[in-house]
Amino acid sequence: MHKKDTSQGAQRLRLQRWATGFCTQLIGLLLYLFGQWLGVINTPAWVTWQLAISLIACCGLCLYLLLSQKNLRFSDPGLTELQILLGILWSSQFYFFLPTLRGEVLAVFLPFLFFGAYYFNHWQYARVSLFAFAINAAAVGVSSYLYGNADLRLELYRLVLFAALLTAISIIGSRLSAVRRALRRSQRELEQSNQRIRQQSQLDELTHTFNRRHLDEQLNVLQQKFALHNQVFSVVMLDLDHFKQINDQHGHLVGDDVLKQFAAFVKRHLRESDSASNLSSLARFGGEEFVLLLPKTTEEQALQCANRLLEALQQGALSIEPNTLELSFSAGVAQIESNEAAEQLLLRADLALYQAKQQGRQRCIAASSLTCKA
Ligand SMILES: Nc1nc2c(ncn2[C@@H]2O[C@H](COP(=O)(O)OP(=O)(O)OP(=O)(O)O)[C@@H](O)[C@H]2O)c(=O)[nH]1
Repeated sequence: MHKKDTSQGAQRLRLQRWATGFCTQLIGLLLYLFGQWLGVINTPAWVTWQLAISLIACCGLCLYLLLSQKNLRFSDPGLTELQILLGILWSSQFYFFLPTLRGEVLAVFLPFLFFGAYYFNHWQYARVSLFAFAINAAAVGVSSYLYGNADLRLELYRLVLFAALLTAISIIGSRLSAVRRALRRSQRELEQSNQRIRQQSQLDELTHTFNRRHLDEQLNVLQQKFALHNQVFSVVMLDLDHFKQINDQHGHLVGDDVLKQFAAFVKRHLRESDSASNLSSLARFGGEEFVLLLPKTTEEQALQCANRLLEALQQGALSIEPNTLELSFSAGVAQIESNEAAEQLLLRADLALYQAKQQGRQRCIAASSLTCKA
């Protein structure tokens, strides 16, 4: 069973379909009035009123259900079957009141049945067709009984033609709706795989952090915000200390695992810390080097954030097998400056990182402290 689509877009489509149905019936009524005006149709005035009021009642009921969203309680929230049944019931009045024009009136039924062409399965079509056939047969029967105005052989012939027409429409209609369903299914699958591809193209395969390409895109977005709205941001360049030794002593697979777990630790830690860091994103810059993007964050705040991370790591917040592993990182922190290119910002963070390594690792250094000293 499909999940009901309760989105505004789906409701808008349902209302559009309702409007199509309403217009079809309105055209039927206008044609009837035109016939009266021409003098081809001679029915009493109350018949016209009955046709108009019953049209408003049938269409009004469906419109009310749609606007009040009560349609969402139905198994078919599009109300397709209900609208078709009401439409058939309404137009059977023409069959009843216009015995000399029954052949022509049959044509009025066709749009109602095609209305369901994209939505019905063959069972629904069979049900609706049977209803249309029964209601027309009843209209002929009652009208003949009351007014004795029918040529029964001609009426029988018309009903047989009608049944043949209904069968043909049912077959074509249910085929069309099967094609539509298959198209919808493949469209959904296509959308899902596009989304997967989009996500994968942004992610680093090993650590599931963002990749270089996405980092560059994000940097450009933040830089635009800085240029237009003076919204500052900072970057932290993190590099694991003595990572080569882990690879050498425990093997490349353990090294991979350390990278994965370290990335997960940073993301988890940032999620759990202050709200400014919650907007952050982590990208793998290459090898055992990561870049943390911190929107709306000054260099001072970014430095505090990096120091908190380092402290948590040193206190054993990350337990990796074998548990003899002692993990730490060095970091360089930099805040965007006026008219600075993204590459320049990363370069300053990298220089600060280099200094952190030079000064014995396990530390975070702000880029501004280097320029101050220079
Ligand atoms: N397991 C694993 N190792 C990687 C990956 N990418 C790079 N490396 C390794 O990371 C190591 C980085 O070594 P170095 O650049 O000397 O850095 P380091 O040993 O961390 O030393 P410092 O940065 O100076 O503290 C190299 O041995 C690379 O082979 C990866 O995806 N998986």
